[in-house]
Amino acid sequence: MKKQKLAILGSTGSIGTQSLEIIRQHPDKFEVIALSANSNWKLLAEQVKEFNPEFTLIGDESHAKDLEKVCSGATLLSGKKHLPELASLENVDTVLNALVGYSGFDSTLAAIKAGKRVALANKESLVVGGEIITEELKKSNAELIPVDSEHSAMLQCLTGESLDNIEKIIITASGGPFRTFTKEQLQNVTVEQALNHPNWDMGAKITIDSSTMMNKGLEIIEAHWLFDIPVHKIQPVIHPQSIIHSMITFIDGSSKAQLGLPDMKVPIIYSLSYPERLDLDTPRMNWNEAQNLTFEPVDFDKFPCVRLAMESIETGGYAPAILNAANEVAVQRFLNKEIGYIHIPEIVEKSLANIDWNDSLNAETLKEIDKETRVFAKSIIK
Ligand SMILES: NC(=O)C1=CN([C@@H]2O[C@H](COP(=O)(O)OP(=O)(O)OC[C@H]3O[C@@H](n4cnc5c(N)ncnc54)[C@H](OP(=O)(O)O)[C@@H]3O)[C@@H](O)[C@H]2O)C=CC1
Ligand SMILES: CC(=O)[C@@H](O)[C@H](O)COP(=O)(O)O
Ligand SMILES: [Mn+2]
Repeated sequence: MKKQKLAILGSTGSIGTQSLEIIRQHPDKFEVIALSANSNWKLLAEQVKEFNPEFTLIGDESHAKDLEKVCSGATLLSGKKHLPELASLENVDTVLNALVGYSGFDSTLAAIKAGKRVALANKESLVVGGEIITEELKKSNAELIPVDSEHSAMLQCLTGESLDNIEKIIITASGGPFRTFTKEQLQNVTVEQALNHPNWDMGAKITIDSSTMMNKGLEIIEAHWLFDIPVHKIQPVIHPQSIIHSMITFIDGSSKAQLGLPDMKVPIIYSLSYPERLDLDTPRMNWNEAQNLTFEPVDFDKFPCVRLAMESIETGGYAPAILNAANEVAVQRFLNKEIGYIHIPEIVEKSLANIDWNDSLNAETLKEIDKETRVFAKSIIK
């Protein structure tokens, strides 16, 4: 594999730091050209000292001064508005987008327009602007490779296959910390309980999304755009052990699955090495001691976020962007302890019912609908 020059957006987060662990294992295969963080300037400064990138970006401008010394001789950008510049640097081959939420969309679009390989962890990019991104991909030489574990599993199952031969995608879901809770028990769950994912150690936003199962809804939309598959052909299934990361059933009745321990380093390295593979020093499954692999149907009544997400893609237009913005606001309000857990789907549902938008879909109007939805989602359920 030719040495790749990387821009890592969100290098201080869960995906960002795991990516840097992979790069430490393969200094001959990867060179870090750019790193970015939002406010964690101390960790960013350590990363800059270790990886010596040509470009460093800190979103929170009040910390630019703190980073100046450590970046001397290299370029320091201050403010989130510069993220798309980082995503389209001429001497970068691959942009790993590990930003969280809608904040990642502009960078995904910029990287695609600049013809990069985009290793996409930021699923919200495809949720809000899947149509725009797909159109841009057709016009450029860019590649969009998923980092998300389920979509990496799908890609691994589909490599060497024709998309026309897919009968169904089975997307697995852990069920989160509240899989066995009743609807009544869900009324009183705390932030601490919701942040305690049974299998994965991830950033706060996605961990809450996993607990409401909105994460699975977002991932169904993500799979729809990545593999050009109608939503009714994507079946979510609960698999509490998170060993099977997803499956494809083909038109002849055969199914392929991708399995492994719940470890994001595996899909991250695959997104960087695809279609090749690189060795990775990380724990392996012990199949002699493998636990039972079990499956259950999704309870759409208990976890309405999955249904809301699937319906939003059927509605089309701005509906997935409204769903996403309302969910981001609701999750943050829950984390701030301003609302109860069960208010998260309520805020999403009310936003989808109340916000109407007829303008044509483009990156600018997407910004406006995102803004309007956030104002509404913050104003309800006090
Ligand atoms: N974590 C995981 O295992 C998985 C994550 N994903 C997806 O990957 C993405 C990243 O998730 P994760 O790593 O968990 O998230 P984290 O919250 O751990 O990290 C987010 C990163 O983005 C930066 N950031 C946060 N907000 C902004 C903003 N508004 N503008 C610019 N930078 C920002 C953070 O900087 P700072 O540290 O300074 O705040 C941090 O570097 C998400 O879309 C998630 O859904 C998908 C599959 C698995
Ligand atoms: C690791 C990863 O890809 C997460 O998106 C994971 O899927 C979360 O688990 P559940 O949403 O299945 O609980
Ligand atoms: Mn996932």
